[in-house]
Order: sequence, then structure tokens, then C-alpha cells
Amino acid sequence: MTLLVAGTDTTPVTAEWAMSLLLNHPLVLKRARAELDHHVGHDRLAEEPDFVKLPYLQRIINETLWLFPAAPFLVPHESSNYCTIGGYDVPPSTMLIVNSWSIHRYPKVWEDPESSRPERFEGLEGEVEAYNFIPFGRGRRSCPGAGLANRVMGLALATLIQCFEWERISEEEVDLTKGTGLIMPKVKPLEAMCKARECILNVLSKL
Ligand code: HEM
Repeated sequence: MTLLVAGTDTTPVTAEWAMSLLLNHPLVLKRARAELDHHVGHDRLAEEPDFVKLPYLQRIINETLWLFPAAPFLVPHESSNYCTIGGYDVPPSTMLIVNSWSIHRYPKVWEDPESSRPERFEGLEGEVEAYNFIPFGRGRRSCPGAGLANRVMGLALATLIQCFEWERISEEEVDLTKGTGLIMPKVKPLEAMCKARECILNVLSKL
């Protein structure tokens, strides 16, 4: 049951935030498409083994998880012993809630925390754990689906970017207001316009 609840909405919600950010930052979208065109080409869809050659796509995923972590308060934890956190004495059996949203936007740790810049993850591959980046939690109870979620998001975003031209439905930026709920949804579901890319019609017609 936990697997179903934790694994169903989190990934699509994150993909929706990612597409919303890309529509508001067409240059980032253009760069992601150029990376895909260069390393995957126009004769097939991106596959998992391609990911090592697609660092910018991974930075876009990281940036999305960083700005809009699907579980912004992780899952409540409980202290098993006396401990001290940030100078506070915490007795055993205390419910502890970690606010990843605030940690990700903490200006003493992250430069320019409110803006969307996938480039901030450049050079941090494999080191992000040391940089207060905890969209999947940390430690023994961290998300067991992190690897799967990263791969599914990678494949979904790569396919959407590779196969379609994307545009906002108006000049106005996509509304990035976050809604309430355990899994952070958008207040307004994303609406966008897309058109199949000429160069990929051949691949699409064989699906
Ligand atoms: C973007 C996608 C996802 C995000 C952001 C996410 C995030 C999280 C977070 C923050 C936690 C709590 C970690 C903690 O409290 O330290 C968690 C727990 C969990 N997640 Fe995910 N998750 C995602 C996708 C998935 C998927 C695809 C699955 C399974 C197929 C999954 C299964 C679980 C389970 C079973 C737990 C509970 C682990 C435990 O209590 O020991 N998650 N996830």
C-alpha cells in the first residue's frame, strides 16, 4: 500500500512541474532539446543507457526536485533516543518533520535560491548529497523508489522534449503557485500547446 501511495503521484506531479518550468524558460528547453538531438538523434527515442550522455536533462530533473520537491515535508520521523538538533534537546519518541522545501531554498547554502537555473547542479553530479539536496530524504528511511523515479522522469521528459515543440497557451508565464496536500500539486494544472516535430514523425509513426 505504501509503495502504491508513495510511488503513484510523486513522479507525474514532478514531471508536470518540470514541464511548467521548461515552458517558462524556453532557453533551457532549447538546450535540453539540442542535447537530445546531438546524443540520441532523430531516428529513435531516448533510452536509459543514453542518460550518461544527457547531464543537462538530469540537471533539469534535479532543479525541479529542488524547487518543487513532491514530498516537501518528507515523511514524519520519530527520534529513537535523546538527541540535539540545531541546539534543541529532543526526547525519544518525538515526531520530527524535515522541511526539504526550506532547506532547498536556504540562501546561506544555495546561491540565488528562488530562481530556476539547472546550471546550478553543474559539476555537482554525485556530490549533491553533500549540498543539502534531499528531495528523496536521506538515510535508512529515504525513498526506495528514487532510482526508478529518476529513470521514469528522465524517459518521460526526454520523450516529450524530443518528439514535440512546446509552447505556452498565452504570453503569460505558467502559474507556478503550489497547492496544498501531502504531495505538492500545482494549483492550476498545466495546460500547454504541442506539435509533433517533423524530424521525429518517422519514429512516432512506428510506435
Ligand atoms: C519524484 C518522485 C518521488 C519523490 C520526490 C519521492 C520522495 C520521497 C520522500 C521524500 C520519502 C520520505 C523519505 C524520508 O522521510 O526520509 C519517500 C518515501 C518513500 N517512497 Fe518515494 N518518492 C518518489 C517516488 C517514489 C516511487 C516511484 C516509489 C515506488 C515505486 C516510492 C516509494 C516510496 C516508499 C515505499 C517510501 C517509504 C520508505 C520508508 O518509509 O522506509 N517513491 N519518497
